[in-house]
Amino acid sequence: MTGTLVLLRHGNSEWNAKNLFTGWVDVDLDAKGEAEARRGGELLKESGVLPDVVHTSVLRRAIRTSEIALHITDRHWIPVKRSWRLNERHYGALQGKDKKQTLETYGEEQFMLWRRSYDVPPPPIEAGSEFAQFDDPRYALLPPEAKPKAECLKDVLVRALPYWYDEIVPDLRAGKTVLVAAHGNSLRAFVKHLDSISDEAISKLNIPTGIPLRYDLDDDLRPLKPGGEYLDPEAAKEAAAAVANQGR
Ligand SMILES: O=C(O)[C@@H](CO)OP(=O)(O)O
Repeated sequence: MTGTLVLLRHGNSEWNAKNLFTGWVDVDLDAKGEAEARRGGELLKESGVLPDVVHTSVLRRAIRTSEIALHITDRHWIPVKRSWRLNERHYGALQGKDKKQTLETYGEEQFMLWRRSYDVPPPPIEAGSEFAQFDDPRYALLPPEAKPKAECLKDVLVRALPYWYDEIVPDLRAGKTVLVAAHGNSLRAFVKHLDSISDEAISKLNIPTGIPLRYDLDDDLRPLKPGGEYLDPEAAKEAAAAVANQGR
C-alpha cells in the first residue's frame, strides 16, 4: 500500500513580509505566517488528513509551521525527521537583498532567471557575508564541498532526491500519511519530480504559503491526480499568483 503525501510550505515569514531574498537565513514566521500555519492545520483536520510522520527542513519557519499545524490536528506527538536537504534553495549573494530593488537594478529577465530558471544559480555568497551559513553548527557535519554558496533549482533537486528516496519513500511504502513541511523552492523540486514537469514549465510553478498540497500516489509513486490537490484550491490559486508577482 502506498501512503499519502502532504506538502506544506511554511507560513509567511518575517522576510517574506519585508520582500527580502531569504534562502538559508533562518528567519521566523510573522503573525500572518502563524495564522496561515493554524489554517493549514485546520484544513488537514477538516479533510481528515492526519499525518503519521513529519519531515522538515532545519529552518525554523518550516519547523514552527509544522508544529503549529500538527498541534491543531492533535498530531503533535508523531515522529519527526529533519534534514538540511529539505531547506530552501540557497540564494547565494542575493540572501538579505530586497526583491524590488534587485528587480530594478538587474531588470526583469535577470531577476526571473535567478528566481525561477531551472539551472541558473544566483551569484555565490562570500564567506564573510552576514547572511552566510558557513559556520552554522547545524551544518557542521557537512563536508565543505557540500555546503552550497548558491543553488539553482537543479542543485536543490540533486540534494533533495536522496532524502526523497532514503527517508520519505520508505514512509510512503509503509502506508503512512507523510507531511513534508518545507519551502517554496524545495517543494517545487519535489513537485517537478513527482509530476515530471519539464525544465521550462517549472519556472511557472509557484507554491503558496501554508496551504497543504495532497498527493495520493500509485504503486510507482506517481500522482493519481497530476498536480495533487490543494486542500483550499481557491486560496491556493490566489496565493500562488501573489508569490509569482513578488518584487513588483
Ligand atoms: O526568498 C526566498 O528564499 C524564496 C522564498 O521566499 O523566494 P522566491 O519565491 O523569490 O524564490
